[in-house]
Amino acid sequence: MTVQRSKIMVACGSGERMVELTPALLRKAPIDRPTVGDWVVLDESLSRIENVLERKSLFKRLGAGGSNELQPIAANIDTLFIVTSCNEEFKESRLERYLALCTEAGAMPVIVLTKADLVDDADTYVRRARKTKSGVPVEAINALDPASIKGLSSWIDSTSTVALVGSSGVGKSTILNTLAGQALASTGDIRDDDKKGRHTTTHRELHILPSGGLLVDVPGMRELRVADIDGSIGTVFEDIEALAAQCRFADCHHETEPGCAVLRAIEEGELDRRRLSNYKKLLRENALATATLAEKRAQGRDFAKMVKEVKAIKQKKGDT
Ligand SMILES: Nc1nc2c(ncn2[C@@H]2O[C@H](COP(=O)(O)OP(=O)(O)OP(=O)(O)O)[C@@H](O)[C@H]2O)c(=O)[nH]1
Ligand SMILES: [Zn+2]
Repeated sequence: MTVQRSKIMVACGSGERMVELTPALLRKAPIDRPTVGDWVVLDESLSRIENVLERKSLFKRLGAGGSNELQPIAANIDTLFIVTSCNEEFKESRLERYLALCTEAGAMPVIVLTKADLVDDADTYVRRARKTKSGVPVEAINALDPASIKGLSSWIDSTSTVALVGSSGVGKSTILNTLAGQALASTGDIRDDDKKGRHTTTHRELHILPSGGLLVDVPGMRELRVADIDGSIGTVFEDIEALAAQCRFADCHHETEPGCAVLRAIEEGELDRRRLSNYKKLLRENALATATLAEKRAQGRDFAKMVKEVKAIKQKKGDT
């Protein structure tokens, strides 16, 4: 998003305008500041964002480069196209990570396999992708061919917002252009919800499609660290959690324990060892990051409490 720290482009009626955040909004945690897809309230002069409206979904990750803050990536997304290619770029572990983040976001995931036209065994990739989460829709396409991407249209109607995520070079922009089928409408044409004072924050990556649907192109993210996704890991790996319920020991680590149903499934070829290690890796990473976040929040609360106490003491002194 072309959000510098304080300047944001918003779609406003039939145009776009560059606005700033109020100091109060700037003081908020990054996760509470506007991101692409947000609906915001502007002040009377239409030059500052006063508020971010409640989000119906939020795709977020732990900030890149060792940051310990949650970072909002895209808000109010209905469907997330997780884009990957039918070549060496395809990695189940990355898909599982995206799926957990998508579930946590409250969006519906669709795995989109591009470059299916360049291989003979696209079906193999489809099968592998389907195994990353039970029931997840998978579409294998040639992103350059309008007929081939027809299947994607069913996820995009005039009321839906779709976001494209995936590594650089997998074909996100190509999908966007083929779906648009023409020069993309500018973000200025983005539907407004007619209620005064409401606007969508946008940036050059938010587009309107001929169907009227909105499409957000999230620039390639190299790092996708998770935090605060406790429940969602289990949703993606429900096969492993169901097996774990059958282990002899309730606290089984699925390493060397006798009577481990998870290890038995691996031996019997029903579960990939890779999938188990990625499950454990995500759980570890999430536990660590979530603990760090909780500690930070507690410190923030302690600090706020201290400020309050100091103020109270000063007040008392003033009173006497
Ligand atoms: N043959 C074929 N080529 C494709 C397909 N999808 C993408 N390409 C090509 O792959 C290259 C990269 O595609 P982009 O659409 O630029 O990739 P991107 O995901 O937008 O990359 P970033 O903008 O870096 O995030 C382009 O040369 C596309 O023409 C496909 O399904 N089939
Ligand atoms: Zn076990």
